[in-house]
Amino acid sequence: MTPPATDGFAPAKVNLSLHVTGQRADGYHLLDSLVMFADVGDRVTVAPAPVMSLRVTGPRAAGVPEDARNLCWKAAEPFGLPVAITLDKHLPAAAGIGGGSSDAAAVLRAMEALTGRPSPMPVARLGADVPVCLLGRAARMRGIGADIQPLEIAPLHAVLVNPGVAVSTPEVFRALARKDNPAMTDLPWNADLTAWLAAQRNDLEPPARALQPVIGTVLEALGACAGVRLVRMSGSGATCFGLFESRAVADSAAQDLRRGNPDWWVRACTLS
Ligand SMILES: C[C@](O)(CO)[C@H](O)COP(=O)(O)OP(=O)(O)OC[C@H]1O[C@@H](n2ccc(N)nc2=O)[C@H](O)[C@@H]1O
Ligand SMILES: Nc1ncnc2c1ncn2[C@@H]1O[C@H](COP(=O)(O)OP(=O)(O)OP(=O)(O)O)[C@@H](O)[C@H]1O
Repeated sequence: MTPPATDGFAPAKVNLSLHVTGQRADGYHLLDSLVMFADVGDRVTVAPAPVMSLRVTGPRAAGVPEDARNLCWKAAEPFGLPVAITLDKHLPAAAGIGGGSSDAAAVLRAMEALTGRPSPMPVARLGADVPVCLLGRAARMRGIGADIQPLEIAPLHAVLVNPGVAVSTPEVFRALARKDNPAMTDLPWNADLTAWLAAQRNDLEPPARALQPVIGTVLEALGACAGVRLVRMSGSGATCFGLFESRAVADSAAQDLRRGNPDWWVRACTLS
C-alpha cells in the first residue's frame, strides 16, 4: 500500500545571539548561538510518486530553485524513495532565518515518517543550520552548528523584519574582521533572559551592515518601536528582530513598521 502524503511546517530560525569564536582549518567557523523558532514559516508536502519532482508555490516562491539545487530535493533524494514535494514558500530566501535549512528539516521529518528510517546521509552535510532546524525548538548551538543543547525557555514575542536584500552567508563570514571572539556567557537560570541577551552579540552584524547598510536602517526602525526590549540581526542577515513584552505589543509594532515601510517583509511572531 502507498503511504499517504505528509505535511509539515518549516519555521523561521532566529539566532537571538551569534558569537563567532574561532575558525577551523577547512574555513568553517566555530559558533556559539542561542537559537529559537518562530510560528511563521514555510509548509512542505511530501507524497510518494513515480519520479522525484518539486513545485514551489506561495508569496516568496520567486527565484527559489525547483530542481536538485533546492535543499528539499537534496534532503529527500538519499532515501531512494521518489517523492513529489510541494514547497509553499512564505519566508524570504538568503535572509538569515534558515529558510532553506528549515525546509530541508521538514522534508527529512516527512521522509523519515514515510520510510520508517532515519536519513541515510549525515544531515549536517545539507547545511550547518539543518541539525538545529531538525530539533526545531530553543537550543544553544555550538561547534560549526551540529553541537546542540536543547533548552527550556519561555516563549518570546518578536517582530521579524527583512528589507528585501539578499545576503550571501559566505560573503558575510569572509568580511568578518575577528574570528576569535569570546563565547556567550552561561544562560541565566531564572534571571531576565532579555537582560542577559543584551550582553551577548551577533558578531556577523558589523560585516553584514558593511555589505548592506540598509540593515542599520532596519535596526533603527525596530529600535524606535514602542515597547521594544531588544533589537538584533539574525544569522548572517539581513533579517533583524525586535523583542516585545507581549504578542499584542509586537502585533502593533509590526503594523506601524509595515505602514512606514510597505516594501519590507514584516511579521509579528512568537518564538519557542
Ligand atoms: C550563520 C548561520 O545562519 C547561523 O545559524 C549558519 O551557521 C549558516 O548555516 P547554513 O546557511 O546552513 O550554512 P551552510 O550552508 O552550511 O554554509 C554556508 C557558508 O557559510 C559559511 N559557514 C557556515 C557555517 C559555519 N559554521 N561556518 C561558516 O563559515 C561557509 O562559508 C559556508 O560555505
Ligand atoms: N528550500 C529553499 N528555500 C530557499 N532557498 C533555497 C532553498 N533551497 C536552496 N535554496 C537556495 O539557497 C539560497 C540561500 O537561501 P536560504 O533561505 O537557505 O537562506 P540563508 O540566509 O542561507 O539561511 P541562513 O543563513 O539563516 O541559514 C537561496 O538563494 C536559494 O538559491
